[in-house]
Amino acid sequence: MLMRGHHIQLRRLSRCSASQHALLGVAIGQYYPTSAFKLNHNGNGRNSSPLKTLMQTNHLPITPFHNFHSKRMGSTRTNSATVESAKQAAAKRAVDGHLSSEHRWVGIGSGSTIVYLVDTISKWEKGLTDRMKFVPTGEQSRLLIEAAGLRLGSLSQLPRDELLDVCFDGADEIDRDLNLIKGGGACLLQEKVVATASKKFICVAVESGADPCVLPRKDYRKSSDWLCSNWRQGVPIEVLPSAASRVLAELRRLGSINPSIRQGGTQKAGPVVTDNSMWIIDAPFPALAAETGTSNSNADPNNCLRWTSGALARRLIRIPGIIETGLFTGHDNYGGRGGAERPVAVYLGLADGGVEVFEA
Ligand SMILES: O=C[C@H](O)[C@H](O)[C@H](O)COP(=O)(O)O
Repeated sequence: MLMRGHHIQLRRLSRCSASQHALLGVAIGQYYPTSAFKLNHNGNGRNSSPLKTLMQTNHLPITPFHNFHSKRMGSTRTNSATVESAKQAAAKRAVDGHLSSEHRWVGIGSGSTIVYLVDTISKWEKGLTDRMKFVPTGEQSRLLIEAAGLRLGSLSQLPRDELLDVCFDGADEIDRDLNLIKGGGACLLQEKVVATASKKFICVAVESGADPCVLPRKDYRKSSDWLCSNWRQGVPIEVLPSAASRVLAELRRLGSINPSIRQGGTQKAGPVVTDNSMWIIDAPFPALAAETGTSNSNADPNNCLRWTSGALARRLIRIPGIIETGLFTGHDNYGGRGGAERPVAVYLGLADGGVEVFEA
């Protein structure tokens, strides 16, 4: 378990009691929060939530991440509801804590937790959100933004030398220094571009997740002392398809155990193709030491030393054919000047309905 009191870089900020968060209903299917299917009566000028709109949009055959996950994991309705409730609670706390009416540019990440984040924002007064532009990190978030009736923006529209005010995104694993593994849903390149173009990056996740590449699906904890210790399927790496075999060979040389090209499984024949028309390689490594602390900083796999998350990220990106990796390491914020891959805060939804908040 990561992030206990003696880790000086982290401060546990707050935790809500379970009673403060009502569990979501699962009246319509097991994959959607009941609230998402109610017409929006909060007077913000919108007719429905983004989740409902997505379901009603016949020409867009979308399978939200949590739909895909839940279908395959065979979890009970109670567990599913608890996880979804935790995502909603974490998303709400993150928006309350870091989205301001003064903001004009907001990055929106990918994944199942982000669905709740967009849903939360869509409940703000339309007059406020109409002054903002929301920059997606891929097709899923673009569709969510549009379905929510929020204004779609792009990085190319940003005034010169300006940054997004804030970026929200999920994660697959979070270490005690708030380094992340991302890309479990094949989104990482645009996520990194948007995160590093933001003044601050806020991560939203739940403590319990389901590993999509392990069948039968197994619950795992997203927080850990070291990356790759709980997220065992490997570091997601976006690669040029024609370079994939060379990249696999190089990954093995660097100590990855059985790296493989991610397959679409029952959802798609052949490799998963990203929003950028690339492939994803999942590269398992022994647990990565944190970048800071007493661990070695320049691991040599031939001597069985462990990579640090930062050293591995820097080494991987030098391999020709690798477009980007799902390791989000290094600085958390350059004094608001952008360039940061690591979040300044993580909102972690818990099974008991509470939310733990950690700051770098
Ligand atoms: O590729 C997907 C993204 O990196 C997601 O942010 C990450 O996988 C977490 O997704 P979820 O919120 O569904 O656990």
